Amino acid sequence: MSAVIETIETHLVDLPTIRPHKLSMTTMACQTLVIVRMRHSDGIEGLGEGTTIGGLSYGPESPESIKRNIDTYLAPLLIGQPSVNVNALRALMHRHVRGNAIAKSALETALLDAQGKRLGLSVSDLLGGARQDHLPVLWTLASGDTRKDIDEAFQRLDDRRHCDFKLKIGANDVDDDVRHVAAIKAALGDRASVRVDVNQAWDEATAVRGIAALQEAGIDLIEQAIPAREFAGLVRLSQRFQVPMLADEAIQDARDGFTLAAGGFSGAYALKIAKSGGPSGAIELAHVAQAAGIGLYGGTMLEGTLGTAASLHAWATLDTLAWGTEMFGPLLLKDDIVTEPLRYHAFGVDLPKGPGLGITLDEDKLGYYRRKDG
Ligand SMILES: O=C(O)C[C@H]1C=CC(=O)O1
Ligand SMILES: [Mn+2]
Repeated sequence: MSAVIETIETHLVDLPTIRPHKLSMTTMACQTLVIVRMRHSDGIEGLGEGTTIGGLSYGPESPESIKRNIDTYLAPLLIGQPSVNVNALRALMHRHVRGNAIAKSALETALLDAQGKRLGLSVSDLLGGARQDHLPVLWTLASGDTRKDIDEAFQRLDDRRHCDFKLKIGANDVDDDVRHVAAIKAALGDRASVRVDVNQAWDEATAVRGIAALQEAGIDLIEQAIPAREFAGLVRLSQRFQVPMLADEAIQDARDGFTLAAGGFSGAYALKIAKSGGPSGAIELAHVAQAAGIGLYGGTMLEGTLGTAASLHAWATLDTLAWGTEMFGPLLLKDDIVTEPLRYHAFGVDLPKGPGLGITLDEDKLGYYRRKDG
């Protein structure tokens, strides 16, 4: 008899970051992963991760809501269902639960991990096959201090860890932010690509002023300068400037991607499995972008190793990622809950091998970092 889903367990895992990570809406000292363990009647366990940034400051799901909504609504829907038809289970989740894309992403990841282990195939195999096995990885400079950011960038370059950098701006006055970014770009020169992420902090008039100065300073890419829902403004900015715009919070899934492209946007889309309800939804968005001539970027919600590996399996199936990836989440964390870390080298990361995600949980570390009261 074919396998059915037997149990779904969720854990909140709090991991300290290696330094404060300063974004326009919050400063992180810790990252909270929601880990899913899904056991099937054939003895296979699938692992998944759903992670957001800064509690409720980044988006409408918090770690606690992800856990609670899986436990209360999504797990009862899935338990007892046949394990192997991931598309049917995705449809079931979408039919009965609105929104909650991060919770759905964690569950789809666990389903794919289990199916891969069952068939002896990797998650990228299940998604059609990897077209690359080493992906470029950018690093985010976000210590909040210009000098420290420059030192950090040179260290990463010297270690051949990263040669593209994203600066988090938008928390300060625009002129101060521009000075900070221009100083870092001037110090790095042609050795590195420097991009910025404003995380929606500017209004359109401020964006016009800020982007003009950033373009002048040699910045390569401007991520989500204005609020997520201001599609028309993002289209205008993309048409006004030579420096390309990267849409992040604006586009969650293929439908958003189509609407923004049809509105005249040009530039690039940040794909995130968390935004699109899982790897399959992120690939659907990628295909819409490809059809519209929009560049791709493999984005992160600063996930740990499980969520990062799931994303890498999805990005590896795409033929080109014009802007590379930012799958550095595990490197921002002081520790992780897996037995073998991902291998970062040569300005990128290797796609993990082995069935499923290719990642094994470290039970002792999970036990240590797991939140005991919830
Ligand atoms: O892109 C975001 O908005 C979130 C995230 C990705 C890298 C980083 O430092 O923060
Ligand atoms: Mn972003």
